[in-house]
Amino acid sequence: MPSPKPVRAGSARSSGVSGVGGGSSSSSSSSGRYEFMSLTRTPPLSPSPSPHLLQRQGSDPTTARLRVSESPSRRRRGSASSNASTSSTGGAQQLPEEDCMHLNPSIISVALSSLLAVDLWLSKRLGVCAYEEASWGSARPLMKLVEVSGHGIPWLIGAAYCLYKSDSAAGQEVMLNLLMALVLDLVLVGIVKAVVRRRRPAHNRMDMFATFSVDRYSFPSGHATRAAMCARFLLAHLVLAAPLRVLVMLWAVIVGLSRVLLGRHNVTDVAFGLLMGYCQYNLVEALWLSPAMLQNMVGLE
Ligand SMILES: CC(C)=CCC/C(C)=C/COP(=O)(O)O
Repeated sequence: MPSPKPVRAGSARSSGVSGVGGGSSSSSSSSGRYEFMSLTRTPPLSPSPSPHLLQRQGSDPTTARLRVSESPSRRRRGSASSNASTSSTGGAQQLPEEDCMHLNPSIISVALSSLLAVDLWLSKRLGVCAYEEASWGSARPLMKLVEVSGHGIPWLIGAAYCLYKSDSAAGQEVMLNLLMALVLDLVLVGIVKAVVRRRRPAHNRMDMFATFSVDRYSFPSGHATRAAMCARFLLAHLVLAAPLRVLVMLWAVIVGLSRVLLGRHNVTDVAFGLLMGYCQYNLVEALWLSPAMLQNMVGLE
């Protein structure tokens, strides 16, 4: 097998060739001999990116930071310094504790950053009704109608009206609990939005009616939580024919999808919203207000 030929440092630089992965390159000693540079030495032609460059690597500075901290040259430098510290302590084994401790969190962070990058890309591509001039802009009025069908105000008014009109105790119980569920949903979504504070997609037009201040945030989608929770509620408490049951489920899915098509949300906001709404129904069942409980509450007053 032929042995590798040393390359003149000058010629390598002039032809723009650096070592494989930027870490292995050749250098010339002062005596004119040519040597291979150690793999663990910091390559002179790949300085650390400036913060300005970091900003340009991606719109999310966190992602950019992650990319740099995970870069091979940085890892090499880290291992080089840990090797140096090992030799400076007279061969005593010093575990690179930092690397061990950050291995798992960084894998999770990289996986999360990748998921978020896909999420942003997909959401932007699916936001085809985000404005009138968009590719499916003509469907925007229809999507806004779907939006109204999942808005909190029509649901609150509808449940209050049915409660008022209902003449059976069972009907009143169901409507009262639906009202309680809708209020609970608004509170829980408001709390999560205020804690997470994820901005709505840049292509969204903030032309929704009747919003709370937390609704400038997008995670999770309140329409999606409400749609999933109300769909489960209706399926559990209304006696519906099979086609209607399918329609209720379809409606919940369409409300969720319309949030992304309208550009209001990213895909993950809606996916999490649907899941959260689904789980919220379990909470509603656990907190179910029965007539006996109501009588007790009234009796206590
Ligand atoms: C004013 C009331 C009673 C409810 C606000 C409903 C609303 C506008 C929620 C935001 O939903 P998305 O998070 O899906 O955009």
